[in-house]
Amino acid sequence: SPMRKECQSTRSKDLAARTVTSSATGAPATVMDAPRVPQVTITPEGGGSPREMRQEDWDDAAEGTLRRKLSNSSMSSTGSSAVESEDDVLSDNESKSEGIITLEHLVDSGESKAWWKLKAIVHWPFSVVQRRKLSWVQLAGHKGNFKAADEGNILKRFSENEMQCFEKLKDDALLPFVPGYHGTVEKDGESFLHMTDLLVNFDLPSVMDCKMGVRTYLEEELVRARERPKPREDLYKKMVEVDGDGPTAQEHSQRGVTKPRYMQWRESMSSTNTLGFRIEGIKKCDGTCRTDFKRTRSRQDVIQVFKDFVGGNVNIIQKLTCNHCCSPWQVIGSSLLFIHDHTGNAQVWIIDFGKTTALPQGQTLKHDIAWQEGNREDGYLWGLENLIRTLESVGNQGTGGETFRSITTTHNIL
Ligand SMILES: Nc1ncnc2c1ncn2[C@@H]1O[C@H](COP(=O)(O)OP(=O)(O)OP(=O)(O)O)[C@@H](O)[C@H]1O
Ligand SMILES: O=P(O)(O)O[C@@H]1[C@H](O)[C@H](O)[C@@H](OP(=O)(O)O)[C@H](OP(=O)(O)O)[C@H]1O
Repeated sequence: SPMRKECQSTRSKDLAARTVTSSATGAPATVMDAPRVPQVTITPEGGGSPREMRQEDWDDAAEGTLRRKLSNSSMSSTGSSAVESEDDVLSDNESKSEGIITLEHLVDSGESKAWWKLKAIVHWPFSVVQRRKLSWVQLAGHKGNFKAADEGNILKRFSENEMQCFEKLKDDALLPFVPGYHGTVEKDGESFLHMTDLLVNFDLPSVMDCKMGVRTYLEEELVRARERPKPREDLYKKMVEVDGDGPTAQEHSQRGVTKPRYMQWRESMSSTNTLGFRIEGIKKCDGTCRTDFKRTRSRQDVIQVFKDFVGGNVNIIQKLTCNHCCSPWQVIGSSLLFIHDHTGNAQVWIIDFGKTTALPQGQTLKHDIAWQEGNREDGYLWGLENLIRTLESVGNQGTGGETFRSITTTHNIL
């Protein structure tokens, strides 16, 4: 069937947050942190505790039997990325992933595990197609939002807003830069967007997700939070995990923060406010995976992470540095997905239109001026420019210090 389920390595941001806590022991999670050691685990069908993948599983995987064994899991209901459900509160239970193979972060427990991983992925005798299937990764976003589809495609949990964006993009200059969209699909009573798997033409790709823009929430969310302040304990916990001093005294006493408050804090801790984009996650070709970039804010730290991502390969940078234009929409929470591999193949794609909306007729955004509540500016082009400067700095092996546009003097966002 074209809807065969074989989602491979997916991971969750909730898990990432928990990992940050357990490993950081209160210290800031910067690019200097000890590397996280990923581990491939199997979540048994129908739930239960995930266990580490053993040699026989890899053998099964190589023969294709693991996929068949694990192919009956079903997707849990999450998906609050849609505009229409932005007030959803995800409890652990609601966001439980039933992904069949999960690439998780574990606290670094020594060289040997890192080596094991490297050997398993790179040197075990998998064909290119098998390696591709075992190394699919979800670097950001909501747990369980993706499923494998027919060869070369994936399914993303349906969002009315994102579907409308894909439909409108069919006649837009941006079309060559977004994943191919093949309509909606019904599966087990749920709806999905059927789209191209951007990793399919790569062999053991390195992948990086950068969330674009100076703002990652909708103005409507602010208004709603003012009208109906809804403190959330899960967001409070995520905040405390990164910075115990993050919550105010009142937030500490109520053990809750509102969604916009959390989003604004998240933006100010990372480079969203200062550079107009932030790094969400990176998976490298050796299988290691990190999403602990919540405090990666300075341009020096960002450049360092980018350098590590391309492994000093300037050719990759040249392929990734190309100027995109932007259509006059409000582009919120969208990412650029960077992919490269050892063959020299390198691409960058625009993904995630869950909060991208067309403006009322006649209204346009400049995309590179300060956001003030009411003007709907998203800072997309400003962030893109800084992102390109970052790539250029890495390509030139420089620091890039002088070339960045300063948001405080030019944009006065904060
Ligand atoms: N077309 C694609 N091909 C390959 N990988 C993809 C594709 N789309 C998304 N991904 C992977 O899934 C991750 C999450 O994607 P996306 O941002 O669309 O999800 P989301 O759940 O809407 O996220 P958010 O909660 O941030 O809005 C990306 O970081 C990337 O690793
Ligand atoms: O990256 P973090 O620190 O994990 O924080 C999440 C991130 O900002 C997501 O963009 C947001 O989902 P949306 O973009 O869909 O709003 C999510 O809200 P949620 O908890 O309401 O899903 C946040 O929890």
